[in-house]
Amino acid sequence: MSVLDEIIEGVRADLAERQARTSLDELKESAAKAPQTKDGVAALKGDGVSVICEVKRSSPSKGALAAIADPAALAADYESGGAAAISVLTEQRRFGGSLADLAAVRARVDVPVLRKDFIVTSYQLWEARAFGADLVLLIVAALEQPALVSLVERAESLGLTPLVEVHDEDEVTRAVDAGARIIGVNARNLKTLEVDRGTFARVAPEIPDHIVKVAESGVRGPHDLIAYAHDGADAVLVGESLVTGRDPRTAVADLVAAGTHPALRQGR
Ligand SMILES: O=C(O)c1ccccc1NCC(=O)[C@H](O)[C@H](O)COP(=O)(O)O
Repeated sequence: MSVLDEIIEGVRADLAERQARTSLDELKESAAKAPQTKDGVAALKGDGVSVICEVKRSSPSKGALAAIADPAALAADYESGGAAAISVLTEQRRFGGSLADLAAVRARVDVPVLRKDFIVTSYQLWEARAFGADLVLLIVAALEQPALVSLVERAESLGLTPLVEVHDEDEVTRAVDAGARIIGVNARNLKTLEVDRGTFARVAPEIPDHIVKVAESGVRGPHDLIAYAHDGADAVLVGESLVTGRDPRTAVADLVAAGTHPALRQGR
């Protein structure tokens, strides 16, 4: 069984427990009271390279990364450093996240918030909406094509913008066919967990111009953002280097400065 399959097995077990506690109708009532969602595409399609900053306590590849007692405070630091959006890992078993983290971050920041999880059913989209997400991650490798199409449509109908994650050219075709408006190319191979920053350069040319391109994983600092920018990234998604660094606000500000530098913008 691949790492991704193992993660999803755990996700489905946790999901079954939540579904036993909270009916879909109850979730829909909560979602109806949630504020209007923010425009994820507009937030990421700025003049320079936008920075999505992740609240990430642990990961299958590295184990424990950071305790993060107050995810909302971390998100506020990210926002004051210039983050265009905040990614909140809500998967519990491998990443130490929760829907409570998502709600806490939503309540603290004004920028769009991404629910980063392993979404396999529309129930999780209703959860995302009820707990304040604006964007949701949909991983092509985790979904058969009819399920991907249906989740993209359902997300959009709930006002959520899907960030559709791919790893190769065939998955780009599937994401485009499913109607993705934002495609993330993840440099982390979800079978081996190895990070290959060259993945974006190989895969991004297959993504049509009108779709927002996000380079996910492996950003250690401004030099990696600049490399991704030269390969056509509209945004980068950064987790580990921010949560393990000493000063997340300054680290984000440095990334944002690199991503909006006039020399970089001229070269794109
Ligand atoms: O981070 C992992 O080990 C991982 C393993 C299996 C599936 C997903 C995983 N990470 C999710 C992500 O995509 C990253 O958290 C995100 O792109 C940020 O990456 P990084 O800056 O390298 O932490």
